[in-house]
Amino acid sequence: MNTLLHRYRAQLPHTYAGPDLIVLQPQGPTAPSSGKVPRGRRDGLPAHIGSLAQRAYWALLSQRRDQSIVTLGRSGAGKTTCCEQILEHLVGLAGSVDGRVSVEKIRATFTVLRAFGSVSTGHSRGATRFAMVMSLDFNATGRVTAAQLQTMLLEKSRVARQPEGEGNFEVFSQMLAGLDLDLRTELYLNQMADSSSFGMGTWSKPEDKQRAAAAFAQLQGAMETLGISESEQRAIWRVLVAIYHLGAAGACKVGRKQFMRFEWANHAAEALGCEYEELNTATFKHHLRQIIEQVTAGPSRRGPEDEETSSGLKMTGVECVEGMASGLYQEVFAAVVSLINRSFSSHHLSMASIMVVDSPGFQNPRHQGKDRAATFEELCHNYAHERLQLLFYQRTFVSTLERYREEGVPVPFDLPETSPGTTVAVVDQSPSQVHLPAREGAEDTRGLFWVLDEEVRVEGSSDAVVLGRLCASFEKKGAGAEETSALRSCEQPLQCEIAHQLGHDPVRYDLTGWLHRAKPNLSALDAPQVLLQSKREELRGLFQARAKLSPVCRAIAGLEGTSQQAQQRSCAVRRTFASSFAAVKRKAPCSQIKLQMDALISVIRRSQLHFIHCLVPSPAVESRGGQGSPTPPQPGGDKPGAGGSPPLDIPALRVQLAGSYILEALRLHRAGYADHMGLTQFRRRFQALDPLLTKKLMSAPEGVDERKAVAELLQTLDLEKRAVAVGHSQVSRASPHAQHPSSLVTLTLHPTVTQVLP
Ligand SMILES: Nc1ncnc2c1ncn2[C@@H]1O[C@H](COP(=O)(O)OP(=O)(O)OP(=O)(O)O)[C@@H](O)[C@H]1O
Repeated sequence: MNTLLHRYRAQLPHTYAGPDLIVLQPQGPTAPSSGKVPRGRRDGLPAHIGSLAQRAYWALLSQRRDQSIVTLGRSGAGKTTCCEQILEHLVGLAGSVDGRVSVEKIRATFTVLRAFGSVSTGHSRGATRFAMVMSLDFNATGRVTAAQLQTMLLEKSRVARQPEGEGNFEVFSQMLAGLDLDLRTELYLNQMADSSSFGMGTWSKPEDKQRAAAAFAQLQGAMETLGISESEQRAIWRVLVAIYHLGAAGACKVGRKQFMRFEWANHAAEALGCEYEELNTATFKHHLRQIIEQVTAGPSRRGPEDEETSSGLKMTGVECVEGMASGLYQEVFAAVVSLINRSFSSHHLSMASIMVVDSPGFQNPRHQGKDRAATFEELCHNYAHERLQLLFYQRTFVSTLERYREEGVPVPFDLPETSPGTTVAVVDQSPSQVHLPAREGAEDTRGLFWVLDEEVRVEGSSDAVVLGRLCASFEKKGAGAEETSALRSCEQPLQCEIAHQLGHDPVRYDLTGWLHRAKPNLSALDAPQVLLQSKREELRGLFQARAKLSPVCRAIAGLEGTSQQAQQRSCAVRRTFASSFAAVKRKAPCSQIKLQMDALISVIRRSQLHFIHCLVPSPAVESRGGQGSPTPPQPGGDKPGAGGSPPLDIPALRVQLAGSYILEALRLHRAGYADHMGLTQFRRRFQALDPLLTKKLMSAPEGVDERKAVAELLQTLDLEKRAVAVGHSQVSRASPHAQHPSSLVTLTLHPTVTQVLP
């Protein structure tokens, strides 16, 4: 089978704690997308994914500790598919207490999330544009009691603006193709706008429209499965249609800030159940609201940030309309997440949870053979991905080596020198942080987000100033600096390259217009109010629950939940935002991106982490789902694989392996001690195997010397000669891989993939 880089063993004991998974996205005849089920499993779940899910499940039961499964990899590598498979497998395996969480509902959730949260790009037809944590709560008997979905980092600006050749959120084309006649007539959709500035409602071929309509029927079915009523669905379609009409209404580019086509703006207002004037005010006349707020607050309560918002950050009419559209979409997305959570919530007591994390993959236009520079949104996705990679680095190397050092267990392994932290710092380093690898002698070492949030408030500042400050902080100059610098300015004006993936996959960014992106969009902030004041009850009802939410947490959806576990997760998120209140108060949108990532990590930080590295095997896979042209064949690329599957792109695989530190992780796993357990826990668990020791300990009047007892126990069990180390407080067992290279090794490599390994 040529589909796996690393095949995991179902036959291993469940206590085995191997290294993380590498998944090479299957392709060709065995791929699920071809409609056939891969060999070996009836449910189509690859054996290694099932094995990892089971390992997490058994660890949860045996240690009563939260577990997290985090997927990493390039966009289009199969992370979302993997997450869905894991969740379905876990629910199928464990069963649910009262059927509140079922495999059908998990499938329905992913159908809904794909519609509302994914777009067509050069990488994939369904590239995810938000990050999510889906948690399954389990009770002490190992059954699922409830589930909770939390989402963040939604690329909401996509509603109004898409990079060339990429699409809007799938749900728009699905709805415009499939909405029933009555609602179409009621919402003025019978006559589609000649030109929609948001690029919605265009299909290149009639088959595309048919496919979109079929997908809409599927989406409605999925919503029904999740218990979303018809009236709730209609409320959702109303907001989406209003966004469509806003796109058609547009804004005047010169003169007064107002809608360009009054008629379409009126349609939008009707869909939302408000007066045209209300929508007009919320979209363009923020100063009126500010004046009212300032008058009611009184002069003493006016802070400097109020002055900032009223003076420096002037918005154009187009930005106002785009902001209103994206604000409405953020709300509707959050409402959908709430409805999903309602369907999964329960009051049953839970013991621990398994959290599955998916985020947009790493993206580089070069992967699609495109010559363009990457956008601000792509930078945000790459940043989020690298934060998760940093977590992998810290857990796999830093914490493990630290534990060995504390325990006095010798392991011949040096901490890898470069870490994803270097490029993460370029983006988010705060002035108060310990200065990471900034340029020597540089005084101002703020990351991009901080620089943008500061410069946006400076009259007359520009993108060039932002780039200049960034280069002054992070660009290394001089001999050999090219290879080690995390940031490099490019020849093209306003462009720079960030050395992502430990320098193996640098991405060129174009900073043109980034300062504008960093402006807090006041229309977007007013969008929730428009929904809450709607005359239509179904709309008010849908958005009422979020009215209580503080504005700072609005970007995160899914903070509701009745179970104790759900409340703890929501608390972790709220705490993160509360701790950085200053940045939030200044309405700094860029710092909020960092905060959202902090929130995600705070939810999973205390759990036991399992990582899955998904790899894109060939350029053909990258172009398969999307519209981008395939990467030209590269030297060293392999011949077509068995079964007519596309050839493996060996150089690209090398880059992905090197950029994820996966080989170093395997080396540490082999050299070190994979399992560890406290001395007392070990003695209690295994002392029954040594009756003499048990007797001795029972008759010992003074307390037990745990270290001595474990040493004796190991001697009796004849384990000492094997790779077992007793530290100060723990006993550690080496990976079976290291002990028995011949019997337990199940590292199965495709013959061509072995060339990747040194
Ligand atoms: N195991 C698989 N076999 C075949 N095709 C797959 C497999 N996994 C995913 N795909 C297909 O590859 C495409 C991308 O998958 P998916 O959306 O899961 O990738 P992703 O890594 O989540 O991408 P992104 O980061 O852009 O969201 C989809 O069209 C999906 O159907």
